[in-house]
Amino acid sequence: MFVLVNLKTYPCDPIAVAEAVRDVNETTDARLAIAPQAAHLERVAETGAETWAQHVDPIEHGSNTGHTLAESVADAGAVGTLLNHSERRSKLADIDGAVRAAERANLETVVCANNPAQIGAAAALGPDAVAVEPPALIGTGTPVSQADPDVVEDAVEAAANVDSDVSVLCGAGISTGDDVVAAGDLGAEGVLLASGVAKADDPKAALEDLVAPL
Ligand SMILES: O=C[C@H](O)COP(=O)(O)O
Repeated sequence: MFVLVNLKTYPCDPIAVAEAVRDVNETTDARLAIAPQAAHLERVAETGAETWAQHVDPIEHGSNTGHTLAESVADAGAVGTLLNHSERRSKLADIDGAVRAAERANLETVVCANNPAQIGAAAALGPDAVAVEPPALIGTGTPVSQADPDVVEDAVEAAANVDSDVSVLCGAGISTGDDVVAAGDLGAEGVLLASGVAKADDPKAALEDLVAPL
């Protein structure tokens, strides 16, 4: 299972969480990665943790102000990027452009979407993975794998119907190893989570719990 920890803009220590991601990754068959804010990418990558960006823009080098260039993210040490997160929505054409920009910079891509119908559209853009996240469950601590298992199964089916090479993650409210196992049982190949680690008193213990049953 792929466990991708999005730090959003939570007031945590990104380096400490990254070191925990790095250390726990060495104890498990699961693949752990961290997505800090853009300003923290380089320092987080220097810890040795697998590092992802939270967003890149559909742009090239040039006259773009206030944007995030895929090549710069890669230069900072990121190996992948989230796109179209529920808190950073893009138009379809811009998601497409951002997937192409990420490919150009050799970044892996996870395109987020609200529901199975959007997952099908996202999969059609040819990312490496898609992540289904019902917005109402984000940050609630109520796991999507329990509260809305159908949305995960339907997302897996929707992606497979479009492109069987696109893997499916699920997110929203995931915080325990049981949640991760439940996600896997529903067909997800990974989870996208944030508050369960970024807001934990002990992020390393939270990560250890997430991977314990894997
Ligand atoms: O990117 C992560 C998701 O929005 C899930 O957030 P959460 O784990 O705090 O519910």
